[in-house]
Amino acid sequence: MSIGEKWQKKWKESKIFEANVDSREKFYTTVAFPYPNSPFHLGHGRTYVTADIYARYMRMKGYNVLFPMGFHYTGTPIITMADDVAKGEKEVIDIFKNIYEIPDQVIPKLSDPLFMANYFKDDIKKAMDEMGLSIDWRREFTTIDPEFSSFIVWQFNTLQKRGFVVKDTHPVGWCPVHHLPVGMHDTKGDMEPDIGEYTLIFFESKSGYLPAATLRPETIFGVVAIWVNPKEKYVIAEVKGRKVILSERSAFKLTFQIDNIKVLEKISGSELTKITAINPVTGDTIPILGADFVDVNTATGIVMSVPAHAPFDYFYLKKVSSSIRPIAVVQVDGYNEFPAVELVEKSNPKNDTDLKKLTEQLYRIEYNKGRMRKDAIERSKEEFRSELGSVIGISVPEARKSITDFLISHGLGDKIYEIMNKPVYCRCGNEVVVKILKDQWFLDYGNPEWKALVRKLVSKMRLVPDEVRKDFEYSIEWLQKRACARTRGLGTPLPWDKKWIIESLSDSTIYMAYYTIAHKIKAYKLRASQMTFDFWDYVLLGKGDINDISKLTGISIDVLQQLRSEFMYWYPLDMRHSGSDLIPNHLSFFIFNHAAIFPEDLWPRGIAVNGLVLYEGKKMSKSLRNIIPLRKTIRIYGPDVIRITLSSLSDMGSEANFTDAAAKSVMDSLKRFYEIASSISSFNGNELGFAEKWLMSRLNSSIKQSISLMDNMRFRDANNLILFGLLSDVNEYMEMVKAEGRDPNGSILRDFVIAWTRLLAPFAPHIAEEVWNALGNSGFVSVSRWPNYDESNIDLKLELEHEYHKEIIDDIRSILNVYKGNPKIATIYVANTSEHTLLMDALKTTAGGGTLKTFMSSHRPKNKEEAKELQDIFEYATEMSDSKKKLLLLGVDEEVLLKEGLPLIKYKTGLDIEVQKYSDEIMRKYKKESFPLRPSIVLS
Ligand SMILES: Nc1ncnc2c1ncn2[C@@H]1O[C@H](COP(=O)(O)OP(=O)(O)OP(=O)(O)O)[C@@H](O)[C@H]1O
Repeated sequence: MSIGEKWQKKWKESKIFEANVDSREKFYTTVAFPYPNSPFHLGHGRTYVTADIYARYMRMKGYNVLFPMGFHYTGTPIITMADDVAKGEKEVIDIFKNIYEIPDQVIPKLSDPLFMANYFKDDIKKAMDEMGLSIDWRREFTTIDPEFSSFIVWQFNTLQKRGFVVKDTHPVGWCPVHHLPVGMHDTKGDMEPDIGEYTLIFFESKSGYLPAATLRPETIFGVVAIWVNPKEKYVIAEVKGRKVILSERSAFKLTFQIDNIKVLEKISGSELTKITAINPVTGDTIPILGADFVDVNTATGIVMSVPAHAPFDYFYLKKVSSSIRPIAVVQVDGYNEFPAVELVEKSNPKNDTDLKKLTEQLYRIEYNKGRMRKDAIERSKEEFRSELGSVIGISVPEARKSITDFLISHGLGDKIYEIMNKPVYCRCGNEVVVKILKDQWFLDYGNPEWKALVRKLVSKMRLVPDEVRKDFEYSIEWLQKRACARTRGLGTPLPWDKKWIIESLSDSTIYMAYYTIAHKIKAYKLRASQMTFDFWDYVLLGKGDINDISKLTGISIDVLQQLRSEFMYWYPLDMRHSGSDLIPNHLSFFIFNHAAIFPEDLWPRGIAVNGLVLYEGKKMSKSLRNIIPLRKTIRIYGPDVIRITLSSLSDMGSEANFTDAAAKSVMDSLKRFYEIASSISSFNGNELGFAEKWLMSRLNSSIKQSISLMDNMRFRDANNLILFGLLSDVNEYMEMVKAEGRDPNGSILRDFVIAWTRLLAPFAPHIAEEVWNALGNSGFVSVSRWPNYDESNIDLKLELEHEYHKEIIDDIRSILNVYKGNPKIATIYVANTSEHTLLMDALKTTAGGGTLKTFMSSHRPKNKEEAKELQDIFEYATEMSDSKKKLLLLGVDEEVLLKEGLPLIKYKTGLDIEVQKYSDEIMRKYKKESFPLRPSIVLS
């Protein structure tokens, strides 16, 4: 049995991670529960390990820590993956077989969604155990358990009562094949479909109306042509009683937004270029031109050409026609009448990417600074002139609104929705479109009363790292109505309209409350039918009469009271962990729903967000199929190496790539830790010299630093300090005592290793338990206390002195590198006291903002040599390291200091060392200067 398995078994047997209510202060932490539609990959590993390290740390700080786990079965991700297996999709089957190494005989069974969910739930659970997560498994549940469903029914009834669930008609991202709303979690690569509006303007032609789609309807006065793609297919269709021309793709997509679109005939893009169109506002007759840049998959596939204000239009128009003149519409200070022409001529774009950048630039400038020109408005038809007169001179945003209203009210325009960040693909592989969902159930995240509560909640929350606060604030403002039910998938039916199933991101927002009593529900064998609305109202909100509820549910008063006090002990949740992908959806919904349902004193206190693990530049993701399986890497490196590597890849908030090189370096360091710990009994020294005092100082100052790093979840820095830093200190100590020709002090090293083991325990709990036990400690290090530091053992001066010795060693080594010959002796010439006084003075001058001139004028050099000497010492003062400055200020006798370090310097350089006073003669002989703490060194 490996060390990992051994300790995982012992933890389980001793139930140390089963958290029960007691008199200690509690710390309640959770991570987003997983969708078991694939095994875990390294990306998941990072997020769950991050949560576990903090849970373990808080446990060692003395908190009663609860870290539970459940499994998310709801919705479509499981069904979609099972469908892929059923269809025999090669890529999915290859990954399951060859990357996750799922046995051949299991794969066909994965086409059954429930089999898949249960199979991967067990696999993920194993991964969590193999990783050493300190989970209280008694509370495990899945979101299709009837008991959990009763809780969701209560949640939705409560939300509805508060007016936060509404029936409405609203645009949503939509899978056109499976006919389901698609949110970020249902897409490949987790892209939230961003729904925006295009204005359509109807240009008349002999074949029907051409609905040009634009984001800038105010430029209608400057349209000189219509663009279509000559290589693509268009159709003439009847839409809302009007004959219109659309790209074939658009005609399909718009069926999800507009009822009764009838395709009458097909027409090619090149055919269209043979006819002309009429601008409905100006009455101008304009050509229809062909251009490959027209994307028939965006809006209607028909685009108006405004060369004065659109870089694309000017650039491509130049290629096809030299006679068409731009028409100015918007005036911008600092630009001539045709800003797009000016920008294109100046920047000389090479391709569409360059043009896109120019478009964005001009769009922003005109939006912020542009005003509508009088001459442009006067180009409108006589009948519209007086009505449109009001837009003369107004800003672009104001004009955009007025003109859109004008077009729609006169039947000259309309609006359609489009996915602005397209292409977004559903996990089934189809491109997501916009659907106007009628009479659907929505969670009204746009409700102003609800948003106000949420703002308050977020303002009180601890967010780690703090930079994510702006992301939450943005997401909370941006969220509007969100479809919360589907007709397909696993989950809980909507209580008042049972044909709908509550979807996965709506039934996973307050389930942290369920964990607090999940184990008791099982222990008392409570049935879903007993867990009525009143039951949940009492347990979670303290409402109702306990006697009545007991009678109605058949649950004893004692059990009801227990459940209520369990909940009240653990709630509010102290920390919620997740990868950053869940900020705009799950984590925001978690905040919204807590704000809606619970009183302020039960609102969650914190969210910790870690950066994603990437693979070849993209989020490692089941949906992108770019994964490294977690369990496999644990088998290769062992759990502790993986835990440390994942938590020290980068700072908490940054994205990271896993590399074998990083894992190997962690493995080497852990091995060395283990070797040192295993050899403690062989160290028989008992001297308490400079080296021992230095080692204890390093340990105590590292413990001191570790506390603030761990409190702030700066795990990368903590690892650098605890694993790599302390390892290098102990190696250094071994060399120091070896240099003195003596044995390491066994008792000091034992104390050091015991404290070190505690510090390592949250990161490498398995090896830490092994060492803890081998050193004869009782109990588990996992539930021991975080080490205390003793301020009186921290000797800054001693640490700085050792730094100084190391610098001298480095200096001698650099001279040795270039020295020709075979030197035996290094003579170190220490600066004399007059230099010391001068240096202190120079330091004072620089600290007070003085310059070389100030310094010179206060010392008045008598000759050139003296002036040179003053200048050198001043320069040295300006470039001196902080640690040397501190050492100087603490007051040292450099000669004594050097003599203390002689054994180490000799040992590390292999030379005899002599220490002498510096003199002018040395200067003359070797042309070398000595400054305090920077002696000159001569090899011979
Ligand atoms: N590449 C990643 N890096 C870090 N954390 C991740 C990564 N992928 C998923 N997670 C985290 O794992 C937790 C559970 O995720 P979930 O089961 O919803 O997987 P998922 O996001 O659907 O996975 P995938 O994106 O691979 O399909 C979430 O907190 C999520 O942020």
